[in-house]
Amino acid sequence: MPLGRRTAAHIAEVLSEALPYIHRFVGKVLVIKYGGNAMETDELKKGFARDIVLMKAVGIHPVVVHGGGPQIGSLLARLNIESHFVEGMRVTDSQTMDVVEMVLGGLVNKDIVNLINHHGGNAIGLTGKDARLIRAKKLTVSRKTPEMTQPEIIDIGHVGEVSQINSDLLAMLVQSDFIPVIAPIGVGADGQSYNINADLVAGKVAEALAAEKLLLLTNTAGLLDKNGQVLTGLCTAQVDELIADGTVHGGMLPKIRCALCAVQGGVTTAHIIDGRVPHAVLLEIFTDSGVGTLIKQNPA
Ligand SMILES: Nc1ncnc2c1ncn2[C@@H]1O[C@H](COP(=O)(O)OP(=O)(O)O)[C@@H](O)[C@H]1O
Ligand SMILES: CC(=O)N[C@@H](CCC(=O)OP(=O)(O)O)C(=O)O
Repeated sequence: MPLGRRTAAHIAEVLSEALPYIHRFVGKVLVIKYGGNAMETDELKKGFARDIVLMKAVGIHPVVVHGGGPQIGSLLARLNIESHFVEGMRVTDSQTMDVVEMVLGGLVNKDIVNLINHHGGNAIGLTGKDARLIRAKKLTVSRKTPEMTQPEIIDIGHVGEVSQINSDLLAMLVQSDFIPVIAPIGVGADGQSYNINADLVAGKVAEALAAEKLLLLTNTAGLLDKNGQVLTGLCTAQVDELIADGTVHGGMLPKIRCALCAVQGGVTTAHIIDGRVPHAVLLEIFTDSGVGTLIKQNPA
């Protein structure tokens, strides 16, 4: 349907205001981690898909890494399998791994791909097994409480950490105008599947692509201090303190750790933003103040 005069004039006005912000990011890669908690409603998912399509249309290169923790949890519950977490990571036995792979690689990945394509994008869904995009190895988790003299090693099953990202494949897709949508399933040297926290995958993808920004969409207004206030800006040195004093715990732990690694690994800035806010991604990149928590390398 052709646009009316008023709509066309409005679009021209908005675009000319947005141009300085768009120019800043044209040709740059932005890695967006879309957490399962930010997929709660169809409206939010639709808004997210439209933002991604718009970014690509103006010459920015979005790469999406998605989670789906709540979606995995609800299928496990329907199958009467309990969920357990250690340091924000799901304890994953063989049976749970099957469910994780089905939900992330099947339902959630294809839902996001379909939505982006429905809104005019050219998304392609991948798990870490496709072209061995995410090579992984078993993650070792150690935990130490003040009462313990030695840290204890905890086996959490088929949970992995990233050993290598196939950045050539991603670069090729990005340059060919595809929007990669990545499910955080890794593949081991022996072909074994690994369940990897989506934040960790997003951080490694951002590093491998030397992304301009890593945006982590979640269900809080950002990283909160002990009084529940958003910490708007943090440098890497402050993050260790917040972990040590317990301000950061649970699902925020892998998020902040991966943001830290990403900026130390060359990503310009990482942002923890509120995915429950409509068009959170555009608000972050197209406004001066941004939203949520910004993490950058320590000042020189
Ligand atoms: N300091 C903190 N600031 C904000 N959230 C925190 C903090 N510490 C722990 N959290 C918890 O981390 C959760 C976000 O992690 P998670 O549930 O894994 O989200 P996602 O699905 O988006 O990855 C928040 O909902 C909150 O319960
Ligand atoms: C090892 C581990 O915890 N894997 C996560 C993978 C999904 C994820 O990270 O989803 P969110 O981003 O929505 O939390 C899980 O099984 O829940």
